[in-house]
Amino acid sequence: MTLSVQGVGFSYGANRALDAFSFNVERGSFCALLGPNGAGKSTLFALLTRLFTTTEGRIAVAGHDIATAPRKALAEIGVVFQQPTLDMDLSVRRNLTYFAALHGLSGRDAAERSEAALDRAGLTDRAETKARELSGGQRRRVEIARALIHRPSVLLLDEPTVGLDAASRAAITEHVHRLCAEEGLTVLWATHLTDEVRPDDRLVIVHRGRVLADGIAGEIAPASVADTFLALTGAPA
Ligand SMILES: Nc1ncnc2c1ncn2[C@@H]1O[C@H](COP(=O)(O)OP(=O)(O)OP(=O)(O)O)[C@@H](O)[C@H]1O
Repeated sequence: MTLSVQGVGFSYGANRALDAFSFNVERGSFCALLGPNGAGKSTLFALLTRLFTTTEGRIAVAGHDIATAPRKALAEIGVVFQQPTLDMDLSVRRNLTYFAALHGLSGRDAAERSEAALDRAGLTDRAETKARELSGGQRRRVEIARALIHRPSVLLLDEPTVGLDAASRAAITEHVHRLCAEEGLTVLWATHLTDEVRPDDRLVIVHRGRVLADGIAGEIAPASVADTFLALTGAPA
């Protein structure tokens, strides 16, 4: 199991954000974490990235417990946050090499990995372009490439298509599915948009801090993900 979340709970004062929250994601799976606003997705991401401390339940990444072996667990995680985090005044290439250096890679390794990441993202011809001049979809691609530069086995994305037009949304969704299928990357994709879920995806539906359904999307939502989501959560997608 590449990602394991078992019995995790979290409260903001009296507000219970996550309760007995459990699911596992196998290596190479694309798992959509689908929930309306306030379901607890961002709170889970904060626990997965150790922004918050897990005091109830257990989270393990590639077999490493995030509480007792945090460095090993975090080394296996790449993250794309909801808010864009590129340096807009740096070129695409510099954004990547800078991040690689932060991970302790030597200048040569950082350069090599950045070139490979640019190639994989289809952005080699934009390497010297400032992030500010890219489209929203291209920026997200750079963020994904950057999140993978230390070669993690798990990629976490928190609502990665927010603010993108329909074509860019579809392209990013396709790009990440391909990374899963071709490179064995394990993906956790948080979203409130049912049309981003494909029938073969693993689907975990969350609402008010609890897991309401968990399985292969085409099996737990045979008619449509939107119908199942609405029936379970009462929230239109
Ligand atoms: N800093 C905070 N203080 C108090 N309550 C919070 C805080 N952050 C989140 N919450 C509450 O915790 C619950 C889960 O919120 P969370 O942000 O994790 O959900 P979400 O699914 O990520 O939604 P969104 O997509 O809107 O971010 C909600 O009831 C929310 O109001």
